[in-house]
Amino acid sequence: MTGDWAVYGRAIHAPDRVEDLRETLMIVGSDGVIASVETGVSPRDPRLAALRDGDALIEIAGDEVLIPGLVDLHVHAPQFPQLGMALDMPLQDWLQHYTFPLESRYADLGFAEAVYTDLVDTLLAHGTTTALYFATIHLPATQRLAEICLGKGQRAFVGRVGMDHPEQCPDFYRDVSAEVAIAETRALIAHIRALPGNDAALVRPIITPRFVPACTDALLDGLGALAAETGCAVQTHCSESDWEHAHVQDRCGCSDTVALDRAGLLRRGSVLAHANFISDADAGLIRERGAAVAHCPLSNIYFAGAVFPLRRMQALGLHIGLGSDIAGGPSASLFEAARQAVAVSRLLESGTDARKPPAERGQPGARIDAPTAFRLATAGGGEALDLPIGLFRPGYAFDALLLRANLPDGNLRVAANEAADRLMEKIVMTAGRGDIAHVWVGGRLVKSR
Ligand SMILES: Nc1nc2[nH]cnc2c(=O)[nH]1
Repeated sequence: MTGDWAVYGRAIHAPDRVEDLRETLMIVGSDGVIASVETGVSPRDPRLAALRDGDALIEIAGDEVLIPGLVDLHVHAPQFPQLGMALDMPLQDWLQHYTFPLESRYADLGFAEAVYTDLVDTLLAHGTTTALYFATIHLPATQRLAEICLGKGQRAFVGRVGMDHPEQCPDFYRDVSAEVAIAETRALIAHIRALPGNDAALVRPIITPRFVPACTDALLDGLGALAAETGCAVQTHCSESDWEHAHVQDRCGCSDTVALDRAGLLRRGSVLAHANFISDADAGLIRERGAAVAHCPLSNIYFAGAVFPLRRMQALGLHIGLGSDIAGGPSASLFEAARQAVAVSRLLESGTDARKPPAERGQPGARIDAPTAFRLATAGGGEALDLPIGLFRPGYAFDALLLRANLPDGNLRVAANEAADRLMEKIVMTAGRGDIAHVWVGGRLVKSR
């Protein structure tokens, strides 16, 4: 559709509580931005007939509901081929024996092209309208990932991974020097910003030191300076596991958070993956800098050895969204991450050792409910990135999913006129790829069943 167009019907979203937008007329401008949102519009409203006549109206049927697109704050694009593999290993062994050998193969542009094309298609089909990608140390393959996202219409932040530390990175997969890593990151920023068709910055570069253990101080400092110079967002891992957290304490004499801050890497728009072991003081620093956490409940089950204290960190005022952490997390679906965020919060609250009395077993008040998880997967991601996405509001991008319930090959079962709270619970607890009929990013239809 060219020019303004509209959707009409039922939508739900979660600004801070569930908002049921019934009989909603949402006008979308030719720039893909929501121009207006009006609820309670009668089906007989003459504007609908006019839009219908102009072939500019999408009508949401009784079994359908519109929700904001999902924002995945943490994806390792090159790890897609090993989804579900070797998750019984400790993080450091998984990296050395599986992940680094796989990532080193992206020197082959043909291999990169095939995997990245499949991944971006798959994530869009799962409703991920925005993704933050770690790529590899290979500049051409990373540039190609950005081009694929742009071509397919996915909102994305794409980062060339920096990793130059000789003690943590193998000879076959390591930056030759901090200088080369910084120069190639600079080249990626220029390349993505100049991509034809990227004037609206649908795809953005992101500065990506892998994690403190993999980077020399020179690389961390250099990338921090580059972030200040270019205004780019930053992504990295932070205090993920016992091993990783202790390693940084040993090497730097401080937490990951403080080490990242000293290098200038903790800024508004910085996204710290995991952050399971951050202290309240770390949280205070993250909040002060306006940085965010990508909560990755699935991979934390396997690698962290602990549950991220989400409620506590929300109370401390952090921006928090969700990450699939492909392939530490073995699912491409952010609905799955949302479900697991609820599930692990329940385990944290109840505790897990049946031999302890209930009062000593867990952490009271740690649970989150389904609407909170929905919010993390949508508006929380937008907040973390400081982008107007994740809500149906004027001025926000029309990044949206049309869910169609009660399909024979779908999971979502919805009664006629289901109450909004119940509907949102069902979406978080059961929805998946098979329930997604259409996906829009910035007003462009990018996937249909
Ligand atoms: N989960 C996870 N943690 C990391 N820490 C450093 N690299 C990685 C990675 O690829 N995955």
